[in-house]
Amino acid sequence: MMNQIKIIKNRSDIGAGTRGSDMGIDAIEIAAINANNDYFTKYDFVDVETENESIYNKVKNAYSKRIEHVSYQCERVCTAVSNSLNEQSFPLVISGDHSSALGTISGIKKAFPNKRLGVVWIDAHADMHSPYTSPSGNIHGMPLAAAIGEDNFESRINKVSESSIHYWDNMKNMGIKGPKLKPEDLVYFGVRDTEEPEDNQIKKLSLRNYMVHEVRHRGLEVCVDEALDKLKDCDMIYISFDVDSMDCDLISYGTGTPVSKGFDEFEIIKIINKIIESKKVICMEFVEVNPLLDNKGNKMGETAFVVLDAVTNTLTKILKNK
Ligand SMILES: NC(=[NH2+])NCCC[C@H](N)C(=O)O
Repeated sequence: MMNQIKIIKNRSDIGAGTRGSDMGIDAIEIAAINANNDYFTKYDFVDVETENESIYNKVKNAYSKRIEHVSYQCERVCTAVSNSLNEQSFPLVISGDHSSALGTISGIKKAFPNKRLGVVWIDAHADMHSPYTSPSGNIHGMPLAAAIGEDNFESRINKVSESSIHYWDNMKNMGIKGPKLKPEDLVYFGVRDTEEPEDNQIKKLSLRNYMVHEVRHRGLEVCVDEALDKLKDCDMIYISFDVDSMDCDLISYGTGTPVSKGFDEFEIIKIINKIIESKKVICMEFVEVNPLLDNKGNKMGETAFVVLDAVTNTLTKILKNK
């Protein structure tokens, strides 16, 4: 029986194009301290070792920057997540950039290779690029493509090096060999900033995206219920929350790739809480707070903490009754 939360602190930012999301965890902790909240003393935690010093190395693979280091880093996250699940605790991962999610998803499948995984990806971005299609070469735009094992070769624009192919293969086979989830077991919330190769994938794979206006127009409850129904054959659900799913004009620019017209924090809390109430959530992750880019002091860290605290309350109740 899974009953306690274990916080996995993964201070890694090498998958992003801008430095500083490695400090996101500390920004969230400082927000908790300043709110007089002892959240971070309540749970057991692990600090994942990082490869952040690789930032001083020359970039070898322009279309998958620092892929060898991102791949090692994901391996560490994979191990931390699967260890936590094997010791019956709930991995609550707080990461820097979103490339980490490939490690997390791989860790879940490593612990439960025979269970069917559903993923709820709350993000402004689809993160469905491969080294063949990425416009930036930043691997935080690629974790889902690695997780579903899709290169999207039809939409390729980049010539990828041998070493890049090698590490990309590593990433696609992390935790267990091959794909970690089926495309139909992925649901997006808030995706609104994609490039053409990703649009092609979304169409080809019929990926479901609940856009902000749809959630507001049809009603949040209706949309989340529908999403849960879509994932009804999944045995376990992972929620990946990128803070850029929130509206940067309303909240703050304290994230690597801010996008306007997103959700507010109350909508995010409601979406996550309702998914947790399905009792299927096995792991959750918060990513992409970058305090160095914040235009409002530590507003993004503070907002992420408000969400974290609120959804942890729901999670604690559910874990108690499991
Ligand atoms: N997790 C994120 N913040 N991803 C941003 C990705 C942005 C863009 N699509 C890229 O691949 O470069």
